[in-house]
Amino acid sequence: MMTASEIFRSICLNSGFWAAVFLGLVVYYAIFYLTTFRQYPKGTIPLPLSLELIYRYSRTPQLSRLLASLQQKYGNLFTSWGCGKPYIIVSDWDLMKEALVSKRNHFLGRPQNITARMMNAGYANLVFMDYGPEWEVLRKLVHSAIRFHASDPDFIVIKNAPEVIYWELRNGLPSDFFPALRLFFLHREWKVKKAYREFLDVIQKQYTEHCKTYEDGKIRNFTDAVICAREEAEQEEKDCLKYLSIGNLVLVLAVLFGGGVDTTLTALRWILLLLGNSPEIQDKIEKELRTSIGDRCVVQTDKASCPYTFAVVMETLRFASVIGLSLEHVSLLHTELGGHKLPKGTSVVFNLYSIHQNKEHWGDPENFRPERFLDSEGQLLSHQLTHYVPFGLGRRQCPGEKLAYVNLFLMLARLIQRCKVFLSTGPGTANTDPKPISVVTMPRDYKVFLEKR
Ligand code: HEM
Repeated sequence: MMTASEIFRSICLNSGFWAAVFLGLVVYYAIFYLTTFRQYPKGTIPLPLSLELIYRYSRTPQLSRLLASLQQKYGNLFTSWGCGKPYIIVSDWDLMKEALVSKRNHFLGRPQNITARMMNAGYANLVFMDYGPEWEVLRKLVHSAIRFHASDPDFIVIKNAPEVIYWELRNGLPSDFFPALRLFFLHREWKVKKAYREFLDVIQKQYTEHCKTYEDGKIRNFTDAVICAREEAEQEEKDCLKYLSIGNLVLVLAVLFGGGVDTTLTALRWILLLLGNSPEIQDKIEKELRTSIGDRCVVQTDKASCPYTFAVVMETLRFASVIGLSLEHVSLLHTELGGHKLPKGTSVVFNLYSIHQNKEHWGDPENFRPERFLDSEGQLLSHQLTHYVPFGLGRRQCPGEKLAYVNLFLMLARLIQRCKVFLSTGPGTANTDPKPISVVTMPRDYKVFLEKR
């Protein structure tokens, strides 16, 4: 009788075994090449773990920047293979427009992976679900909630959970790309699940409390707007009521807080860093505010008379690309992009960072220069901007765009009216390399001091 280790040794030393493994791999790759690989645009080599990606990742762990470096090698539309799954990476404005404007209904799906299942939590989370009638109803609800209430104290309560979730998800759970790895990353999945559960519990509690105190038609905040939409649908016996379950409504509130808080806060962190780095920009904002507004508190409608201040917000969103890569889009039908045939179910990711760094369009994209958004009269450029996509494009474009602009403009203007910002290391010394996490592009830690004007 042979022991297990003897059997193992004899297998390892058996050249016939290795020849069979080699032949198996050749056959596997031949079938893979003929059935899958050939269908997609050229790109990285589809090994189970791409050595090229690992090598590059060790140098540039920020995914949008890593993919921008691959763009130089493979072009504006290429395939990045992750554990046998093709991701089409689009790094060009015209191609993004083709996908999301000309073919507006083609790429509206989302991947149904482990993260998506977790975030859907048994209901329908509009960020992680495919386009369809249920998505349309929930998306409309998001827009109406944002329109009703642009500032809500609930925001402050729910700040920490998304930070944990973004940190743990980083470039996506490895098991999303390769489910067999799930066992090794269960602790990360567990941390995300726990933070998300706690986050949903707080929102569920808010929802229940608001239901108790809600008065017909009196909308105090996001939560009331969502309750009101359901009550209206109930009273009018609307068809969409079937999509407005309590579970779905809680998830609508979760995406409003989860999608809105961390992104806006991160943009604010970049604004502070860039202001501390550049006293001249602060002076220009202060002068503009003093001339057009005087001492009174800035309000939303002052945007029109403060083009330079607003241009600082716009340039921050371009310069930092707070969201460097769009969420993953999935083609809902067989289609074409940039002349390449793409089968139904193909994942497409838009590299917003690459588009914001396009040298041909922006000239000096590496410089922080708010004036690029102003015309020769100092007014905000009025024609439709191209190559500027901090909020994505098309039907799945960020619904919080207007709210984010208003909040950032007001925070920046009110800050500069009252304070001067100093970077602890002195002007011109800011490190603008982001932290190596990818869902939201954060600046590295820094200190600023504020001095009252
Ligand atoms: C500076 C602030 C923000 C930035 C840079 C930003 C950027 C983005 C981007 C790039 C997307 C992905 C679009 C795509 O998949 O193609 C997105 C989606 C989304 N954002 Fe924002 N966002 C910001 C603020 C907000 C706010 C304030 C809210 C809500 C209150 C919000 C809610 C959402 C939602 C719900 C989605 C998913 C839309 C869908 O899948 O249909 N975002 N955002």
